[in-house]
Amino acid sequence: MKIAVLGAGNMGISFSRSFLKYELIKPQNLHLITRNESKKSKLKESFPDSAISTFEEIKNLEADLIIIAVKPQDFTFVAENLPFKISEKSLVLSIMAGISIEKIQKLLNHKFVVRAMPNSPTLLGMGITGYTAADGIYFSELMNVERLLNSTGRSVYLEDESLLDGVTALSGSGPAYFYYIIDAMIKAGTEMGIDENLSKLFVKQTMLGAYHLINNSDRSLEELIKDVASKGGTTEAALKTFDENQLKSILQKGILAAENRAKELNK
Ligand SMILES: NC(=O)C1=CN([C@@H]2O[C@H](COP(=O)(O)OP(=O)(O)OC[C@H]3O[C@@H](n4cnc5c(N)ncnc54)[C@H](OP(=O)(O)O)[C@@H]3O)[C@@H](O)[C@H]2O)C=CC1
Ligand SMILES: O=C(O)[C@@H]1CCC=N1
Repeated sequence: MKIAVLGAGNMGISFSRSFLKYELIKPQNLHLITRNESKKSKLKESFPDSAISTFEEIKNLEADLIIIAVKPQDFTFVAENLPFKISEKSLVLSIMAGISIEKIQKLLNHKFVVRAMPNSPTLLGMGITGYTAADGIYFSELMNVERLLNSTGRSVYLEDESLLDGVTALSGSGPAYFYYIIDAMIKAGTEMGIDENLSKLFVKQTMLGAYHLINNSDRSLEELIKDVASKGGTTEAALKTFDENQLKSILQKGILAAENRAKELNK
């Protein structure tokens, strides 16, 4: 299988690394496409045996799978200025936020499109990707795509494409929310006089331990919270302040704003 990655940025590179790491493709069968000539030498260092080109350089693209990993805002330019023809037999896999299968099909004039939403822990093979596909794609082809996605973590097929905007808001953007909360906790630590490095250690280990407790306990989140929050104690004081300031509802609003932005990106 030959794979071309159109947009060798963070995600394009993460995906490429995972495919090579699990030997799902040979380096010679990977083609990375970048926008700037200046990025080529750095890419060549990381992918010495793969083809590296700029967008304009390509005349002919031989690829069974073309991964579209440019920003959604760059997609119209890419589609309107495509310097090569997409073979009828190729499959297109888009990881762009928001852009619908219908829009991709129309702009690329190509039927066989799979739309996926991964997240940044793909870099470690610990991502999660929601995906869906246009009609007419063979099951075996879809399973090939799923095998590739699974090299970056877990994947979940969704029948209903409209849910992908929610997946984008939840798990696509999700790592950033997590870092945001961790950052707030670390800063609270330093405000209380704890050295930043120690504050980071306390917070990161707390998140790790708490994550494993969620995963290894049959207690609900509410029960797990109750286990920590002693009556009249410190946790209760924190939770009371969160509730009074509607933190949960603010977080939920933010996530819905992300979903809404995904929909706007398709306009
Ligand atoms: N970051 C994330 O956590 C996630 C991102 N996504 C989606 O993945 C996609 C890529 O995101 P991300 O990797 O973060 O973004 P990056 O900006 O890191 O990568 C996009 C790459 O596309 C390149 N590019 C732009 N135009 C062209 C072109 N005409 N030809 C070739 N390459 C081009 C950019 O080049 P240049 O460097 O010159 O700008 C850049 O390297 C987005 O659509 C995003 O919605 C999905 C899930 C998670
Ligand atoms: O913020 C974004 O638009 C992309 C999609 C999900 C994560 N990053």
